[in-house]
Parts: sequence; structure tokens; C-alpha cells
Amino acid sequence: MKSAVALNTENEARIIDGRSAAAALCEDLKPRVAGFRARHGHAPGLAVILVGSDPASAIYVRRKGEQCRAIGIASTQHTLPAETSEQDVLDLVARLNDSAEVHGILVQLPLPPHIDTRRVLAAVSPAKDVDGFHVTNAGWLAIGKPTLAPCTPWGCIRLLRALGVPLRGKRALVVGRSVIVGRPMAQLLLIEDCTVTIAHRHSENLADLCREADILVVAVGIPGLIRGDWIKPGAVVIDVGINRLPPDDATPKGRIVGDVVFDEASAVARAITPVPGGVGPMTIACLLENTLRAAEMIAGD
Ligand SMILES: Nc1nc2c(c(=O)[nH]1)N[C@@H](CN(C=O)c1ccc(C(=O)N[C@@H](CCC(=O)O)C(=O)O)cc1)CN2
Repeated sequence: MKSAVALNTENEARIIDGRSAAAALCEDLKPRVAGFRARHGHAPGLAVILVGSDPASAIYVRRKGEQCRAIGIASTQHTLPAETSEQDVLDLVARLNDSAEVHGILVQLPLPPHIDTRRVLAAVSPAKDVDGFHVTNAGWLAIGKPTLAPCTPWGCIRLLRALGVPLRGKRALVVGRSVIVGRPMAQLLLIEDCTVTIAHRHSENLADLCREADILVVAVGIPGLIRGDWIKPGAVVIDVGINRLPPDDATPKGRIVGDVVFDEASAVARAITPVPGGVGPMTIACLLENTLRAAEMIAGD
């Protein structure tokens, strides 16, 4: 991946540009996708399942389809009404598991409350689990051998690597313990030889834990939780939070902010991801990477 981020030598944080990093990754994937097509006579295929009409989910799913097509991945979207039964979702997953044209299956989250998310995710074939949420893939990651790693944390690792800061031996704090981000993020940082701590809603002295971190990854969905004086001078801050604030006169749709107070943190940190334009775009680029990887593994490349 071409480096979209370089370290700042001045006394202010480097803003890590996730949009350029994602664009660079997609450019790198294009010839690999073309190579797959040339070898196998068909494109890698991604199937995306969207249940219900959550507006944000609909936007993300649409972007996933557009970006797949832009690099030559075949993408199909299965949009089901919010009242679809769990069994109907499971039946669709089973059909996609059996389809030779589909190499990656993604169930957009959140699912409506009457559907058991764990049961649906467990039904996805681990070989096609491009979100990396299946327990088999979580298990591979937990033993340090990731196959298909969850896209958001994998995107964070890509940003950290592109930044060029040494990770080995550094103290990393992950704030948040979700299955989608916090837990896999901690596992991936461990593979990078960081000394990893996970903090969560019951952690005591969160500010002090943050002040010890060379690498701080925050994924809790609480706008502005992390203040500038919680950050160790020179730390790298990865803000995974995407929170929409209530509308105001200047922003009728509501401003999108992260979990970190950006202006305060950027005065202290060595480098920081903005929201929007940081980790978010990498999530989709890494999904495309995982889809190609799944296709290559299924084809035995
Ligand atoms: N099955 C999955 N569901 C969900 C995932 C996931 O990885 N797999 N992650 C999120 C939603 N998501 C992708 O699905 C996602 C969220 C945000 C962004 C993004 O680029 N955000 C922008 C800001 C928001 C905007 O512009 O609308 C940014 O950060 O710049 C991409 C993907 C939950 N569900």
C-alpha cells in the first residue's frame, strides 16, 4: 500500500488521512482483482444482506456496492424488509453459502431486534465470512493466525503501519470491547507485538490508563469521551467512534464527531485520525481486500 500518511516533525499532530489511504489500497487491489478474473474467468463476488431500512446502514451498503464495482468485484445486494423472519435470513445465507459466484457474504449490522445476530453470523460459511465475525475466524485471530480479520480493526492496523511508527513493545490501550472492533483490535495489536490493555465501561481510572498509552484506539460510541489531557504527549490516537450530534442551524443533519475531542487531542498527539475521514473509509477498503482474499482462498490460489 502506498503511504498516505507520514509523520509530522512539527509540534502538532499529523492528521491521518483515511480517505487517501483507502483510495491507495483500492488502487492496489485493482490489478489483483483483474488477475483473479484472468485466472478464473469470473470476478470475485460479494453478497451483502441488508435487513430493514436503517438510513445509515443503507448508505454504507450502497457505498460497499459502488466501491466493489469500481475495482472489478461483482457485488449483489439483498435488501429484505425489517419484518423478515430470522429463518428467512438464515435461508438466504444458506443459499449464498452454496453459490459458486459468491466468495464473500456480509450481513450488515445492526439487524432488527427480533433476529438473533449471533445465530445469523454463525450461519455464514467461515470461508466466505469477509467481516471476520464468525467464531472460527475470531478463533484464528485469537491464536495469532488471522485469515479474514474484521475490517475496521484491520483498517486501523493498516493506518498504523502506513504511519511508520514502531509498534513493537509499545503500550496500546483499546477503549471498547465490542466483537466488531475492540476485541479484534486488541488481538491485532498483540500480533504487532504491542503490550495491550483493553478498557471498557467498568474500567476504573480510564483517564490514567489513557495517559500511559503510546497507541490509543477508542471505539465506544460516546462523543467526546476522551479529552486532550488524557493523552500522552506524542501518542498515536485512532478514533473509531462515528457519532452523529443533534442537528443545529449550521448542520441540519447533525455533525459527525468521534469519541475523542479532536482539537484538544491533536494539540498533544503525534498523529490522529479525524472523524469523518479517518478509520471509516478504511472499513470499506478492507472489506474489498477481504473479499478478494476470500475468493483467492476458495479458488486455492
Ligand atoms: N456487517 C458490518 N456491519 C457494520 C460494520 C461492519 O464492518 N460490518 N461497520 C459499521 C458500519 N460501516 C460499515 O458497514 C461503516 C461505518 C462508517 C463508514 C464511514 O466511512 N464513515 C464516514 C463517516 C460517516 C458518513 O460519511 O456517512 C467516515 O468515518 O469518514 C464506513 C462503513 C456498522 N455496521
